Amino acid sequence: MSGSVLPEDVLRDAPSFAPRPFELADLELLLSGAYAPLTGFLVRADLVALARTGRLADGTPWPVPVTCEIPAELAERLDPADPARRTVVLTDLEGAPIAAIEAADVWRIADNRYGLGGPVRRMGDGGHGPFQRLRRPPEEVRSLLPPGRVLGVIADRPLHRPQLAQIAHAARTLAAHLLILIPISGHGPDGLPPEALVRAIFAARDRMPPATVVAVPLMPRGDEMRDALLRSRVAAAYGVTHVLSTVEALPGAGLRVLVPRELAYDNRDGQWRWRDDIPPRNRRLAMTPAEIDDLLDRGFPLPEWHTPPAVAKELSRVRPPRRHRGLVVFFTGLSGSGKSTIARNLADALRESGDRTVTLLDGDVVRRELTAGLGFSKADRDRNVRRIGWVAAEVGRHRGMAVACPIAPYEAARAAVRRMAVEAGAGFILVHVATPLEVCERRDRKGLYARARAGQLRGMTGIDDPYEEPGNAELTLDTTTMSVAEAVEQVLGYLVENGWVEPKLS
Ligand SMILES: Nc1ncnc2c1ncn2[C@@H]1O[C@H](COP(=O)(O)OS(=O)(=O)O)[C@@H](OP(=O)(O)O)[C@H]1O
Ligand SMILES: Nc1ncnc2c1ncn2[C@@H]1O[C@H](COP(=O)(O)OP(=O)(O)O)[C@@H](O)[C@H]1O
Repeated sequence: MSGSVLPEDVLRDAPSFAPRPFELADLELLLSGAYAPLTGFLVRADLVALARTGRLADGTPWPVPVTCEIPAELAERLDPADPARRTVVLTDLEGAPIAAIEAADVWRIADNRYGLGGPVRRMGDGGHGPFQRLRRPPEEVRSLLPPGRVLGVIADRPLHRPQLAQIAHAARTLAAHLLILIPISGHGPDGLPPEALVRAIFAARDRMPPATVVAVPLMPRGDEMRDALLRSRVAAAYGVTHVLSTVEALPGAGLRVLVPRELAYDNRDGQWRWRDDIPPRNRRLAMTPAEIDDLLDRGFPLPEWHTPPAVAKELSRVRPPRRHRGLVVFFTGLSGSGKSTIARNLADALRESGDRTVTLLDGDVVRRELTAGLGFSKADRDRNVRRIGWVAAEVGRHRGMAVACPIAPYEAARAAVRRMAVEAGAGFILVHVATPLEVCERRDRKGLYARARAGQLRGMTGIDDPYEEPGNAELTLDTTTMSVAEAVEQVLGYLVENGWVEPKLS
């Protein structure tokens, strides 16, 4: 990384490329020194050694692959052996340069996917985003820490009283300074957006010993052990000497691990202590994340014995009761199954209540206004459905209700829409209108089935184009013998029963 100063003209002529969000997160950690001793994305020799031995090619222990993928068009322009053709400018998703990578290795992974490995160097002004001031580099943080032990806590969830008591106990026992590392890439395990997690942690600050707080773009990789190892590595780079972790063995991280004891609330004196030291009739166990979410969803305050009021307030702001939250009701089904009819009537009923604004993303209007020019190929249908999902998720982000009713024949596109809604903090209800093809064909409101049967229309869903039945619909309706009013009533009933709308509507 050091020493190789790139000439201006190489940088000017270099191709640029925006890595995916999790690769950008790794890039930031590489640039800040949080991934020391790594100085760039791994090359093949490292990846092979890592898979086989858990070490890089030079023998350094390292827990996870840190890789960057590029498309074939870019790979073909690179030549690691030629100094004029091995630099790529890596940009953020808006196209602003973040770093230059000098390709040391470029290799084919699959059809249009290539790996790019090599050292990275910072360019530009260091990025933007909420709470940027907390994304401090390890070197700066280390220089500010008091001498002696440093207890690291990776706070990927809000801190309630039991966790706060564990932290206070550990810091006191070790006589250590506290360093809180907040992972802020993507949504946390409770679905909290990173800014909300930061606010919730700060809301607990007056219940902690004096602490240094840092935000790190660490993304979980879905393997508890490797994730814990990587977190410990990063914590060590920040100067942590002891880490509070539920994963006991952390070989190679060079840190002491403290496994916190399970605390419970003692109602005799209001203290949190080891659960086995409290008689069963006096003890209340800590709430699980699911129990906490359930209280918030139903609009009940988190109890004070469990959660400091300031933390409870932050959490109820970011996760308001379901009846006040954004919501996407997404109908899927064959043409003629009844989606638009039910959706339209549902939207009317929801508007009557006046609780939230309602946006109806009806098929014809959508294909005229939002997705004009798209046809019915798989790619075009996916684009159509994704755009509908994007708009619906934005409506949900602003706490409105979106009702959409495309055929949406492909599972992957429906899943993408669900993800977008949930990441926007909205609810997502998939309603499968599962009226059988024969019935839809008999209705044939637009004469499309007849034309498809006669061979005059190609690619008609259900005839010669696929419809992937959803396996995860919240609600399934068959309108063969059901009235429109009954169908709408069923959807409303589901929404009321699950707390998404006030009972008065039904
Ligand atoms: N080949 C083919 N297959 C299916 N449907 C067709 C086709 N060509 C036109 N139409 C008419 O377009 C409506 C479906 O559009 P969608 O936007 O809902 O479809 S998709 O979600 O993008 O697959 C659909 O309207 P609905 O009957 O309201 O579902 C059809 O009338
Ligand atoms: N229970 C029901 N729900 C919805 N539509 C029904 C129902 N029973 C009969 N229908 C009729 O079925 C047709 C469905 O058409 P439409 O709503 O345009 O379907 P889609 O949007 O799925 O293509 C309409 O003519 C509607 O009157």
